[in-house]
Amino acid sequence: MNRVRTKICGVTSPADARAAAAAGADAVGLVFAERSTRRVTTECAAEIAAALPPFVSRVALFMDNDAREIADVLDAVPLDFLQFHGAEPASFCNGFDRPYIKAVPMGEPGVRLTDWAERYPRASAFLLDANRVGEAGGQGQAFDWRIAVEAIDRPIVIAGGLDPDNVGAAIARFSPYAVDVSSGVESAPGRKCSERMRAFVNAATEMGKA
Ligand SMILES: O=C(O)c1ccccc1NCC(=O)[C@H](O)[C@H](O)COP(=O)(O)O
Repeated sequence: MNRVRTKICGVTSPADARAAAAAGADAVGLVFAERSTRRVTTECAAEIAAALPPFVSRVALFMDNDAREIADVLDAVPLDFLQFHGAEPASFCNGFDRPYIKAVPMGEPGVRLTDWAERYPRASAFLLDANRVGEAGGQGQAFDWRIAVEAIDRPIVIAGGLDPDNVGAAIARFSPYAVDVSSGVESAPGRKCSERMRAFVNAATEMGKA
């Protein structure tokens, strides 16, 4: 099995970003979704981006934000990837000259990953999350892992309710390219815990080696 990448999402301070990088995370997610408890301002996001060392990807997460706001964020913050969690069509996601990840709401019945791959031909990866359409992610809830996930031609990222104790089982079940966590490595809402991040990355990396 190849090394499984890790993304720590919902980072809200430069200190937590540095701790995520020190824990070995491959990517850090900055939430710009409205009404999220983890939402960062553009200024804060720029400070977080500046705090990260080279080769740790900076991912900005949006959920039906308007195009002007996304363009303003991109002008101010050096970002490697966008992540779209709402009902954004492919034409919208394609409009920012950045590679993007599309979140797939696995809380919906009858999700067919091949349909998503067809609808978003330029998505770099698909992030399978626990929410239903229109619901925010980052709730610490897993989707039903018994759902059949079809093979597609792009990487998949597993998210939703992961933590240091269950991430190995998620990797064994889905053989994903990467795993994504937010609530499961927090000490309080929006505050990441260094020990839990380290335990999460270690568990994912160990499992990926098996
Ligand atoms: O984290 C949020 O507040 C959020 C708000 C709106 C849309 C998406 C959001 N987070 C999405 C993520 O990428 C989370 O990392 C993912 O849903 C997993 O979260 P968790 O179950 O808490 O580990």
